Amino acid sequence: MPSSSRSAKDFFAPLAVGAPAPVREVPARPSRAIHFFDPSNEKMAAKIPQMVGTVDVLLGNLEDAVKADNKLAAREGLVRIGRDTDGLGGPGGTTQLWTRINSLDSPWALDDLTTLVPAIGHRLDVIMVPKVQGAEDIHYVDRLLAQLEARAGLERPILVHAILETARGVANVEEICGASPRMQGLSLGPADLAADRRMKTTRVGGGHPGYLVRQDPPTSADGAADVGADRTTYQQDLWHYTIARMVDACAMHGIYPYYGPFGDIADVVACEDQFRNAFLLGCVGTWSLHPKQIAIANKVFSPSVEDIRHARRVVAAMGDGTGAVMLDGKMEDDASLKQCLVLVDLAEELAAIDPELKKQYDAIEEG
Ligand SMILES: CC(=O)SCCNC(=O)CCNC(=O)[C@H](O)C(C)(C)COP(=O)(O)OP(=O)(O)OC[C@H]1O[C@@H](n2cnc3c(N)ncnc32)[C@H](O)[C@@H]1OP(=O)(O)O
Ligand SMILES: CC(=O)C(=O)O
Ligand SMILES: [Mg+2]
Repeated sequence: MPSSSRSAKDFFAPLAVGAPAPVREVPARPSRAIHFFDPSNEKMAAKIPQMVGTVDVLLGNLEDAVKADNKLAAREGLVRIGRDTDGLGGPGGTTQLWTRINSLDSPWALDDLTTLVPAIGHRLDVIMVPKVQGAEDIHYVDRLLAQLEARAGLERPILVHAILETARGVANVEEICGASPRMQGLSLGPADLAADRRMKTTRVGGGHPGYLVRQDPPTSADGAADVGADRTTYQQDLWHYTIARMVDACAMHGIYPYYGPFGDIADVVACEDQFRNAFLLGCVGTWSLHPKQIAIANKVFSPSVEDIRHARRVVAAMGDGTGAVMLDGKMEDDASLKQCLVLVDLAEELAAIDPELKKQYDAIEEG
């Protein structure tokens, strides 16, 4: 039952006369990297046509990281890119087109929506809404989009993605995910969330060396603890709790969780680690802020050849999918089969859009 003020009977009814019917199921389109660009930055914008086909999602960012003086230029730049770029966005697009609008309390959000939907609504796959606090923010966007879609004569609804970047948003995460059939997914917004929570970090995503646990002290023969001895410390993940909550809320509502930004562009190693943690916990993708993060995201959010080889062996060994078998000394049963099927299904979806990956998965030998 969706956590919405609408009754179950009305949940899938269009919110404006003439608006397209809401989707019953959010399409599982590969979105390993959501690549951010500033449409008001001419150098970046010029690179977009050649990036089509090299990344799953291109996102024209209108919010933070776009200078206040450039807000209008960014919106207009995105309209031009959406209109003129072959293969970008819409049902036939090889790369999805998303945007991040300005926050709903800003002077720009209303014009972002009323400009973009009539101009390039047929190309826009997903609108990312920042700083979502609760279901009321999604309800506002939901109704407005329905009105704009009806007026523009759009044939399919634009989906909505919320950034979780306030404490209230995290507290309301389940109701946000279930607020509308338009909800496509959630991203973590670690920078704004840290500020809102009064965390004492100054970074965009990633860990912190001060957030750690330390090995117990060695004890002497008389049982006294030597707290001054050298002891190994283990850095902990600041974002584990929030990502885990997001994953559960998204899974409960049939939508998709994503990591978010990793601001240390030079540290490609820690970036890969952070993305992998999110992948293992259940996220389907992440953000890319710089072209070099696209390859990292594509690698991490595609199951490895080794994982697919093992998953296929389990599927084959399990026959009709019930009971228990031994494989390489380990017990496999109905539940491990289900995990393997998650990987096998994902590999099929990715192979359908990524010929290089298809080649690698096709080359896996049976047995
Ligand atoms: C907390 C949040 O909200 S995160 C989301 C908001 N932030 C963003 O969207 C940031 C997007 N990324 C950027 O603005 C930039 O990548 C920066 C500021 C991080 C780094 O920019 P630069 O210092 O110019 O990077 P660098 O010099 O390595 O760029 C190399 C080339 O890639 C281009 N480039 C850099 N980032 C991008 C991008 N995101 N998309 C397309 N091209 C890009 C540059 O224009 C440059 O082109 P050139 O070779 O023709 O000169
Ligand atoms: C992603 C984002 O907007 C943030 O971290 O604040
Ligand atoms: Mg933010």
